[in-house]
Amino acid sequence: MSSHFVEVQGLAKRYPAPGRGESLTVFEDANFGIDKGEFVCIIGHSGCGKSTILNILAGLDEASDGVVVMNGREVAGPSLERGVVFQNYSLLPWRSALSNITFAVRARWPRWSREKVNAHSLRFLELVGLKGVEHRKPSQLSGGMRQRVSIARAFATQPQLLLMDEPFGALDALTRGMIQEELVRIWNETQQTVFMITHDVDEAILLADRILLMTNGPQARVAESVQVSIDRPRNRTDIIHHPDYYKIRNHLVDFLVNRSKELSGSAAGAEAQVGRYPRIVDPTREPVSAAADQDIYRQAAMQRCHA
Ligand SMILES: Nc1ncnc2c1ncn2[C@@H]1O[C@H](COP(=O)(O)OP(=O)(O)OP(=O)(O)O)[C@@H](O)[C@H]1O
Repeated sequence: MSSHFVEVQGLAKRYPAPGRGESLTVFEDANFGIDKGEFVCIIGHSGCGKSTILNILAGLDEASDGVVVMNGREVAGPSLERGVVFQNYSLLPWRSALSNITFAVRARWPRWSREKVNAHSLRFLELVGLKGVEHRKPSQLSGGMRQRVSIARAFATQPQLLLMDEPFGALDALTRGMIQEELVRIWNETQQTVFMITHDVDEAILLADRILLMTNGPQARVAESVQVSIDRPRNRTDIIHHPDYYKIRNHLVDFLVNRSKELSGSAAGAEAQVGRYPRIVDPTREPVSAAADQDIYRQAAMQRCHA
């Protein structure tokens, strides 16, 4: 039995080469867990396979090797238990903001009365600050507002796992900051389990409990699992004054600028991992030795065997 709510085991994605060449391994041996209620971000350079991993978690893509197990069951296709927020909002253009949400809520709870569906959907529109524009169509909303509708819709359906693929990538810095804070607030309120892709290290530190770092592709690996030990609630203005903030930030930037490249390739990537798992790193503490990491994973494996 799995000890994590979501367990990613030995995941790899390969594409056959055109003609007779060797197949392309985008990433391999991805092993990590996500606990219930945890907010996990994943960062890595373009093309290392982050969206592919997210799509496999969603059940929208198939792995070449390995499995994803959620709540003890293997993920084998899309499900309402897993909600996805993409960068491009993916709203239905002919429906109003509210109707985009009620449509999803009705699909989730078909037996709910119209009143209950409306009230529930409005509550989530309010949570993202969109009360008053519920009857506007997506084309009558700004990009930031559309993304808020998309986030409200995802949270309103209360999936067991919320997957977000660079949800703020297309927004200007000011709007992005506001929505990040809304997201933290809703997440605090709902205690969702979230897996999110971002390219923004500050965003990851603000939002995440843990940040997974990927080496460069091809043959990318999930090499590190970085703990963000800064207390919650967090907000954008105060967090940068926290004594640990720059320790974590410097670690992430160093990984992205230097180590993601040095560790790229199958052999170096395997060495970066600890017994096939990402190395657990807390940049605010003394470096944890590889042996200690091994112990942590060995203990987790033993607990799994005995569970
Ligand atoms: N059908 C395909 N055939 C061959 N290679 C593919 C195919 N689809 C995707 N790829 C490759 O898989 C790799 C991973 O793509 P993916 O979108 O998962 O990366 P990513 O890390 O999310 O990138 P970004 O940060 O730019 O969004 C890319 O290098 C892409 O070229």
